[in-house]
Amino acid sequence: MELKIYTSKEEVAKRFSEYLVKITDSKEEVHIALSGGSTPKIVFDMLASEYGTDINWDNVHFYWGDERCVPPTHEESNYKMTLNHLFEKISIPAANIHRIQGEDDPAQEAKRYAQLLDDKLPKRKKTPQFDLVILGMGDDGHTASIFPHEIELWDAKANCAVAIHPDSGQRRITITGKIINNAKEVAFLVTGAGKAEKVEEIMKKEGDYANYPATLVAPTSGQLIWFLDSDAAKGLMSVGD
Ligand SMILES: O=C(O)C(O)[C@@H](O)[C@H](O)[C@H](O)COP(=O)(O)O
Repeated sequence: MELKIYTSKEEVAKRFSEYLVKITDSKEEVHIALSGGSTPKIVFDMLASEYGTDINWDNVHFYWGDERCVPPTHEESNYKMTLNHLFEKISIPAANIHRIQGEDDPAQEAKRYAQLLDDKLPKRKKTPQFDLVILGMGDDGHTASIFPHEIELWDAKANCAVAIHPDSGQRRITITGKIINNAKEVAFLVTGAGKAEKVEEIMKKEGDYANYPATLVAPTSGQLIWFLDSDAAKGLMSVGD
């Protein structure tokens, strides 16, 4: 596991964009799972401008690690956020965009998307393997849409599951632990003081860390990088002491 700590959210987004450009370099086809959240939004803006100019978008396939069960035109749709901040501004084949259909029946869509991952992605140990899974972490330690109250979804046998947001009751579709931990690279984008407590507990293995889905992210044969800003990392001064 690698920890990268930068001075601001913008700096995190810049460095992560550079890292993503490297991943998309020198490969025929690259399969990336996107996340919702505030830092990815800045990353998409950067990739839509100067940071993305060297990317051959024909080779890049985008998927989502999670989606809210809303239509693609809804303000809360992760697809819509990416459409508005990235896809509308670059030239990428429509066939490279594999969205979760949040408008459909959640259980059926979770099945359809699980099958789509099986069909489209290369396999490692018979399980679909992303080149990169981008994750955020909520203030409660959730990641993708696996929340602490449903942490058992992490170990689901299926590639995807239907989750429920603990406060709003909104349904979500999420990829599960077997897909996340099978990726070649997993990158957390975590910024802001609201994340500091959970980041500290997870890194130091303290408090309630075992009950946070983000703790379970540990790619079996891949690499894990946490991109943090100094606000999110403020409790880590003593890590390694
Ligand atoms: O669609 C979503 O809600 C997510 O994919 C979710 O897991 C998100 O990444 C975190 O809640 C962090 O979000 P922020 O970066 O906005 O704090």
